[in-house]
Amino acid sequence: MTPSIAFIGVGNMASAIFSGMLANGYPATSIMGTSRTEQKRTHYHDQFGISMLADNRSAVSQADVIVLCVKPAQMQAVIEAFADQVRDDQLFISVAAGVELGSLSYWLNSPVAVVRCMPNTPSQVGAGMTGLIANEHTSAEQKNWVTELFAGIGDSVWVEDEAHMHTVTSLSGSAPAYFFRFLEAMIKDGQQQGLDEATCRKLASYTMLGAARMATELDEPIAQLRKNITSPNGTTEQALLSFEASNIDKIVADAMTACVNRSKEMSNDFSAKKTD
Ligand SMILES: NC(=O)C1=CN([C@@H]2O[C@H](COP(=O)(O)OP(=O)(O)OC[C@H]3O[C@@H](n4cnc5c(N)ncnc54)[C@H](O)[C@@H]3O)[C@@H](O)[C@H]2O)C=CC1
Ligand SMILES: O=C(O)[C@@H]1CCC=N1
Repeated sequence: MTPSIAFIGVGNMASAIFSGMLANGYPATSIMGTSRTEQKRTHYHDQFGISMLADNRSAVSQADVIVLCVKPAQMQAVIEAFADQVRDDQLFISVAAGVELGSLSYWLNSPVAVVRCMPNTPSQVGAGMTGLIANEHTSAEQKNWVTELFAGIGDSVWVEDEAHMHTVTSLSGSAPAYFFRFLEAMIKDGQQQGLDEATCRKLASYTMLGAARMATELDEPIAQLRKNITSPNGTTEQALLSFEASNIDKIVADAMTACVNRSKEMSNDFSAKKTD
């Protein structure tokens, strides 16, 4: 039987996950979401055909799997408001950045299966990449089910050490935004050179997609893929020399370090040990 899934706090990330699931054939009748505002409940129900509830407790009581999708700062209050009704056979999945398994388990106050994940919004188009780690109450069968769930909307990796979730956040959770920022800059420059925005977007976005497909599908070093485009004394070489002059490795490393540092700060700020 298809497990019934409740998304607590439907916004950008929850809708990216369940829209990917729906496109992959997960029945809308087995998906619930919650939102505090009537306007959002109507919007998501009308757009996706899923049940939208105002009451988190009601959603949790009806679900086999509960996906916690509120902001990290809201997680403690949201969990504690339904913790008394948690059943041992339920599976909880949190998408919140920085919120550790230990804190989630502590607030749930029950020996229940908890998976912490770091998804990304490309899940919406079936191209998500999700980092996963489970607590000790999660069975091999539950882990397999979670792997299948995320395989339906992209792919996933399990990490052994929870500290690696900070790195996952900087490599995939936050990273679609880096690539969008890069595209924005390319499109802007293309327009300044005289092409219209739609044409620039098509040229640059399909090129990013093609490069990403080569990086994921071909068994060649990324550096070799780059060299294959870079004719000596040609056009690409000049663009890459310009990146090197701006120290692209440092620009990227600084951004990823800033992302990781914020993730660590959030773990500290939103930990059960700190708040209790
Ligand atoms: N947006 C992204 O690309 C990613 C987000 N995440 C994580 O996903 C979580 C959600 O982020 P977004 O979807 O971007 O935020 P969002 O603000 O779009 O969605 C959160 C939703 O929760 C709702 N909400 C807040 N309190 C609630 C309550 N008591 N009951 C029911 N609903 C409530 C809000 O109204 C909002 O619609 C965060 O914890 C974030 O760290 C993780 C990976 C990527
Ligand atoms: O920016 C954030 O905090 C969330 C987590 C990863 C992507 N968005």
